[in-house]
Amino acid sequence: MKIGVLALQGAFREHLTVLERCGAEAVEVRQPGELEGIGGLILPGGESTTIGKLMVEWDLMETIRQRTKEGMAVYGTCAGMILLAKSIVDSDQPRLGLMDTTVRRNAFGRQLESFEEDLTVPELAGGPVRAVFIRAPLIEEVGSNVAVMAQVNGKAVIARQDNMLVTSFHPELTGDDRIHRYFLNMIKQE
Ligand SMILES: NC(=O)CC[C@H](N)C(=O)O
Repeated sequence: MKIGVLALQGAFREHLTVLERCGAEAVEVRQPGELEGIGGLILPGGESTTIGKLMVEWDLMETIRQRTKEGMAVYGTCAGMILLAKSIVDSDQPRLGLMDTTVRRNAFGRQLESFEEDLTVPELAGGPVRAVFIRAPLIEEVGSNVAVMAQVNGKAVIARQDNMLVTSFHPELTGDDRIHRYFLNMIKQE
């Protein structure tokens, strides 16, 4: 199975490594043509304003939006989660805007630029998921069609809506591949 990783800015190399470890063929995506033939796409963490601007400049915004509406599975980590959200508190930055979520950027404040926490994720067997949060966003609100899979302080940090999955943290940094495997299973189920 061929999986694309949006490779404009941010932590895309780490996702390529995890996908290969999971047995998927991972390809870097920088141009619309590179989306052909891929079963799923990962939007990595990084700086969502920069990634969003580059997506517009590189003509990827509309193509990714269209492919996702047609059913391509998409997984957004951190900045990727922001790019998928319909609503971003206090920001009109470019975004795909496909997921029924309202997110707040840098929601944990300056003192907590980065921290780790063990998450209970009922959908994933094998115990808690160690989550690394880096200048992380939070999901403040979700629509009724969004399933919340894990929370911190009562706010969603893993969520799924149909073919879209988001985490506000970076599972590509811990060596625990369960979230990537969950994403690959979303594609197989189609
Ligand atoms: N680790 C990350 O992806 C941080 C996201 C970043 N704070 C943003 O707003 O885009």
